Amino acid sequence: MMYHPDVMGVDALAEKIRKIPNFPKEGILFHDITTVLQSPEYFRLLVDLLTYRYMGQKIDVVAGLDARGFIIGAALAYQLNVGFVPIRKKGKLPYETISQTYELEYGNATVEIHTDAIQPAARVLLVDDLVATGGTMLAGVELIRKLGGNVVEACAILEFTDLDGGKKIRENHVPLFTLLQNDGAM
Ligand SMILES: O=P(O)(O)OC[C@H]1O[C@H](OP(=O)(O)OP(=O)(O)O)[C@H](O)[C@@H]1O
Ligand SMILES: Nc1ncnc2[nH]cnc12
Repeated sequence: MMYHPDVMGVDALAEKIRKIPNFPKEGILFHDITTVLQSPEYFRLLVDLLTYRYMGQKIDVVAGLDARGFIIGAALAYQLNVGFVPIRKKGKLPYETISQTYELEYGNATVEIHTDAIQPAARVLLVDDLVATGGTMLAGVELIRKLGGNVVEACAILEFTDLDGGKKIRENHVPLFTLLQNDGAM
């Protein structure tokens, strides 16, 4: 069963995301997608909206960013009938990896990918829940490109327009699709 995208739109999704002021630190308005995930209707809406966008685009593999990109990315990969590749925080992947360090809205992080996860010239869809500074998404793009993959598109539910992360990603010649755009400020 699939919802047609016109039936319930992205506005409903925007309202369903819970906003928590000052988490994990003062001044951050945390956008909590668990409220979407825990609702059967909204989780389906989210996955279906993305499925409709990518079902005709010859995606070879979906890569998801640790941790929330795993949830959306795995569901999307299943729908598109392709495999799923996790891009994980440092030290979690057991086989040979390559890594990329980047800056976050609140700190620093390194992400890794297995060296055999992406085939050369593979058409990769990169997925996360949101783009804040864009650092995480760009680190993912970098890893996929280092392995010879083509990022067909990077996608997320939400993009914070005040932080220019989306702009930064697009300036790096990465097509970026976000279902929602808002001023992430409190
Ligand atoms: O655009 P950016 O500034 O890079 O921020 C966006 C990233 O931050 C959050 O993850 P976080 O690093 O908090 O990790 P988590 O998913 O493990 O909570 C979010 O899920 C994105 O992955
Ligand atoms: N404001 C925010 N809410 C949720 N996840 C985030 N990752 C980076 N900034 C975030």
